[in-house]
Amino acid sequence: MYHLLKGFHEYLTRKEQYSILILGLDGAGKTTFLEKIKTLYTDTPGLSPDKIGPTVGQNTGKITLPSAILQFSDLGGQRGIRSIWHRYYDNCHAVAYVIDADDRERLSEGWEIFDSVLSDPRILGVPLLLLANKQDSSLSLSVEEIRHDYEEWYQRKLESSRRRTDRGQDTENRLQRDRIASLDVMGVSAIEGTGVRAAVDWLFIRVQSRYVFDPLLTVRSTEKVSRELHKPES
Ligand SMILES: Nc1nc2c(ncn2[C@@H]2O[C@H](COP(=O)(O)OP(=O)(O)OP(=O)(O)O)[C@@H](O)[C@H]2O)c(=O)[nH]1
Ligand SMILES: [Mg+2]
Repeated sequence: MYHLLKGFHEYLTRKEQYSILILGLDGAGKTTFLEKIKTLYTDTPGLSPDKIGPTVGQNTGKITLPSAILQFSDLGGQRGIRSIWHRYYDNCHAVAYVIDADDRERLSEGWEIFDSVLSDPRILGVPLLLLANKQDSSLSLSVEEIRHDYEEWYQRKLESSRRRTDRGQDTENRLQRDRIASLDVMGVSAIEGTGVRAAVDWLFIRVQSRYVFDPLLTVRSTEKVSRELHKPES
């Protein structure tokens, strides 16, 4: 009887675990963002910015909220490391894509990579948040400017590929356009922590509402994610 009650209690108080990928170009501020999350949500403060170097591989961090656990994976953004990102796509529950709003020179490069993430079939149905980081810098583009810059970049891409567009691509473009139209962009300063809680709230609310009614999907994905995260890198 004790075991039965214990099992029932555990079932009732069990927290779902969701896996969230933090992606973006090298230098965008992904690790700084993750370390700030650790500082804000755990008893062990994250690394201070002066202790953070370029990520070779991935960093992880787990936070426990009243009704869920969020497991973050910050993947290195350098060109050579981006080729492993796709390994995590199958099993993630949400993506936060970090853009350096202070680095105008690399915005197009950032959009190209963002576009390839956003249009991956495995990511199309997954909550995706665009973070315009480094808002503490006076030269940073605002959230509106970042959104506008991406939309302009996307229009240019569409125009240049128009001649090659067939029916299949047309459907794909429509899906992508719908996604862009409903894309959420938030401004953050990973260094100062501004907007970080709002971004975590967004991710939590979206994963809860997307997966809570499909516990089978959540459990299956979470197990796979856990296996993937602990798999040695080849
Ligand atoms: N001003 C400012 N600088 C930031 C902010 N976030 C990160 N940085 C700086 O940007 C640089 C890169 O930060 P990282 O967090 O290492 O960037 P990353 O995206 O993890 O880079 P990779 O690991 O190479 O993919 C560092 O010098 C940070 O201090 C921010 O909010 N404001
Ligand atoms: Mg990093």
